[in-house]
Amino acid sequence: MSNVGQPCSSFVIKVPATSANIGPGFDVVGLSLSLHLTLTVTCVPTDGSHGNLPILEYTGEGSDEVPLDPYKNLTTRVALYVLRCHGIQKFPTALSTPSSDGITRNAQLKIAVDNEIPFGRGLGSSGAAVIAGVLLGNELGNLNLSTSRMLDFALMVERHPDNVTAALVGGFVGSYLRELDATATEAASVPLSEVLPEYPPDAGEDWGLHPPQPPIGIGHYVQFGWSESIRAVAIIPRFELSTASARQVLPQSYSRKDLVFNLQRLAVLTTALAATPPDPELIYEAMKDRVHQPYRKELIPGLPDVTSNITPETHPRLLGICLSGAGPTILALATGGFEAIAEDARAIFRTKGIEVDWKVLHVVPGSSVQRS
Ligand SMILES: Nc1ncnc2c1ncn2[C@@H]1O[C@H](COP(=O)(O)OP(=O)(O)O)[C@@H](O)[C@H]1O
Ligand SMILES: N[C@@H](CCOP(=O)(O)O)C(=O)O
Repeated sequence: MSNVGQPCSSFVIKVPATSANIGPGFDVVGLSLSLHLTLTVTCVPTDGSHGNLPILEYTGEGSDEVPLDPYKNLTTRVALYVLRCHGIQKFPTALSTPSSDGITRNAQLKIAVDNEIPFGRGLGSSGAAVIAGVLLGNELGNLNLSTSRMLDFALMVERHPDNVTAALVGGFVGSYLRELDATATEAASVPLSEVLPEYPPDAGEDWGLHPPQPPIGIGHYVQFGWSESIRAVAIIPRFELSTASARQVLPQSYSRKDLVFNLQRLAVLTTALAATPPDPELIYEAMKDRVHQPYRKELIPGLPDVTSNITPETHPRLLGICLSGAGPTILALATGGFEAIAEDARAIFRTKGIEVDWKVLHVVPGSSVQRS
């Protein structure tokens, strides 16, 4: 068992929001968008009050509800999982290092988080937190993990690849999970409570020296083209819907008719969104879905009204409209007329008693780590 100490070094991790599915691509496609989760990791003089644990500070979306205990916070728990898989059992402590005046002082890690991604709205907040955790573990442990290996770790936690892949690599991305052999399937289906135990063990309890290692090469992806002219209008209802509960309403099996409906549209959509100029007639129809949206409408009053009443006929520069991720956010892809699209969606939601906020977003690169 080892615990890493390291000289003070600062770095910034930036992870984008994502919109998964884009209509027919349930659990397959994702888009990285211009809202970010940012972690600024520094060393600060210690006053001893946090023991050897990193100090976690948080501003922005979710700051009133996110746990600041590193053993409970999703990002730091993921980082610890990555570290433990590499034989590092505890959060690194910053070593005492001599400063310019020659005096050696104790220092500890401070992780200042600033979050622009609203929780539970279908904009990939949990996927971003998981990717931030994998990147944090990789940096703190000096692990030099490849992108593919980092994706493996993320997929042990967030088991659908669409958000995490787009958050990690950026752009408009399609992904699949490799069919695993029996041993690897078993390794990948370990309960999350074992991958991410919430608390440190009581003294003497087995901390689990051998946490479940991800099989190698779980996720595979391709980045599609994306027309520069397209913006994403996110119409964000002021209520949270957890992805877990929005997955529970989905059926276990589908008719061949509905599967073919989605496959036909997805095949067209992945190329149509790269064309310049993008063709609204093709895209509007290609963003329809029969696999998840019809089942989620009970959870999101107004969903069918918004998607069927806001069309390229009523809003000329609209390309297509869908549920963002598991919802409740609606994503409209458009080349202009953003305000009219959003305000008309707002008026429809209001008839159902739902207030919304909206933002015009663009597609951004994937996650980055900047060292200083
Ligand atoms: N930056 C973050 N730090 C810690 N936990 C987070 C963060 N972002 C999201 N989460 C956790 O993920 C939950 C939301 O996940 P989920 O239901 O999948 O919705 P979303 O569509 O936003 O990903 C939050 O309630 C919170 O518990
Ligand atoms: N394919 C998943 C995507 C969930 O995305 P999120 O942003 O809502 O977490 C699903 O539709 O369940």
